[in-house]
Amino acid sequence: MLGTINWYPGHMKKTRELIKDNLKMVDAVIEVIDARIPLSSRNPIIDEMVGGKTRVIIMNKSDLADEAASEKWINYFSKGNDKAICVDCMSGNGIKKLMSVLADIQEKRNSERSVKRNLRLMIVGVPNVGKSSLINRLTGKKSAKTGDRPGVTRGKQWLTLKNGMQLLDTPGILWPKFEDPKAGIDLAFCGSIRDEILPVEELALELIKWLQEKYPKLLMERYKLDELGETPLDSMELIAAKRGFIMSGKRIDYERTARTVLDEFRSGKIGKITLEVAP
Ligand SMILES: Nc1nc2c(ncn2[C@@H]2O[C@H](COP(=O)(O)OP(=O)(O)OP(=O)(O)O)[C@@H](O)[C@H]2O)c(=O)[nH]1
Repeated sequence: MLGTINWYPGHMKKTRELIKDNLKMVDAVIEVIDARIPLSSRNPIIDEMVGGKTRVIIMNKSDLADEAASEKWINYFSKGNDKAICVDCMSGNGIKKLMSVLADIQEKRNSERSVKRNLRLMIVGVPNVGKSSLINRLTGKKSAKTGDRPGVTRGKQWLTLKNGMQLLDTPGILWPKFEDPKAGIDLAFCGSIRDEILPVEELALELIKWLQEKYPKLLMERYKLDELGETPLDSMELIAAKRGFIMSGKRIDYERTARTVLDEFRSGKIGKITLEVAP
């Protein structure tokens, strides 16, 4: 989780240098993002860092995202050398497609070089997007450690994928977009930032406000509401009443309601929802 890494300027500089160093050793980069928040879950300087390297953008957690929206994002990201794919590391959906894309990249590389070899890859992404889950999927092992700290230099170790390709064993953990408050809120909605950054009730109200505008039907269905409230707070109170989150003296348990809405959004119970629309 974001809160476990202290990103200070020196740390960011070190991470950037480490990733630049690692980039020299690989043919292509796998950038993992969260399909529900494709822009907010991207590192602000990733394009600059990756430069002209071939890149595969993994829209992970696609099981939680709106399929129509994901389709548009795939088109948006698939430009030039970049290729975007929807993946769900929980079920393994999309992994076959990824393997076939990687095979194409390897074939292209080998057709252009005299020395043929298996592709070398690295995985990068902000915390909690599913980098370790993807490594485990690609290697077919439970080998990736979660919570690796960035900026720690150690010997390079390669994992061999099921198809023979080589993957750096440590994912490049990048910092998210601190300077963009919307990105912070999106990451908080998705559970990738500590809830303490915003009061949980305020965060849930923001989410309800957004859902009320964009996915009103899903919100009503989930909480069995005949209609939504006039304001997000009214809707929150209707949800609390439906769930019986009422304390003594008929006081509404706002905190419990807020946590419930956030948890149910994060686990996909409200529905397949994408928070950002492709430009
Ligand atoms: N629903 C869903 N959850 C996923 C998916 N991939 C990963 N997760 C969950 O997302 C959380 C983060 O996954 P990790 O693989 O630890 O992510 P990471 O990018 O390695 O995280 P850091 O170590 O913090 O950098 C875990 O709770 C996973 O179970 C997915 O495709 N769908």
